[in-house]
Amino acid sequence: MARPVVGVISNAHMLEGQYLVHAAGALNVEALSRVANVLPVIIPTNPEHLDVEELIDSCDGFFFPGGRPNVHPEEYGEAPTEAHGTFNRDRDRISLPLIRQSVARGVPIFGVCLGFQEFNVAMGGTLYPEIRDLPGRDNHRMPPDGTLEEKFALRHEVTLTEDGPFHRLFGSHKVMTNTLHGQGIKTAGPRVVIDGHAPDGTPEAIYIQDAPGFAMAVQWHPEWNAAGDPVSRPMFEAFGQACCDWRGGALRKIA
Ligand SMILES: N[C@@H](CCC(=O)NCCCC(=O)O)C(=O)O
Repeated sequence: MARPVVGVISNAHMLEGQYLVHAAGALNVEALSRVANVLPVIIPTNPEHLDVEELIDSCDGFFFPGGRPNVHPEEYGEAPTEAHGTFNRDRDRISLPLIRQSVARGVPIFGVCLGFQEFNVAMGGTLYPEIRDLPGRDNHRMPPDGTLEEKFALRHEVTLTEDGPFHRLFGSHKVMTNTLHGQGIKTAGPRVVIDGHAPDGTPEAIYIQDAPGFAMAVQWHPEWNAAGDPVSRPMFEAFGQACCDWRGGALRKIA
């Protein structure tokens, strides 16, 4: 039987300084295919060529991966400053309405890092431009040098709400995660439930209250070692099962 089709939101890159390409990290594609057991299809984030309704009619779920840019602060009512870094307005224009519409319809969605931040903004929340500048907060950014193993190494604990959806998924309310981000949630959107925090208080795991389908996101990168990591594997497996159920016509409500 054909696997569920999952749209993977792409990032824009300039190849050889001239050619615009829309790409998704191979780790994401591998985790989706091998662990979630879905067919990953990379979505070009160019709003001229697709719209949200067409995407929803074509896919059984959506994956919102990490990426270097930040959500444009105008999307949460703030003016851009140097600290807000770089943006990808085309990704904003597709991701944010796609998250809202998927939540409304019950289409399974899974967000990672930038995708986690998009979930919050799409649902009415705001972001800090640079959490390491806040009093008492740690530096969650990717180490600038080193191997991929060093960059994606497990670096801090995340404490999850007792008996919340993430705790139930992982079978533990304390897990170890990697961390490769500069921004973080400032205020949660009205339906965004923060279900896990880093030791410095940074929100790390969210779900959308009363979403009719799977709608979960994490600030870390579960695509790293997705098959072997005891936290990554159940996340991708649960998302894959939700997409399979959606394809089969049954909503799977996790949260
Ligand atoms: N830009 C945001 C999001 C960080 C993020 O998604 N990092 C992953 C980058 C890896 C990649 O290029 O895919 C922030 O810094 O908070």
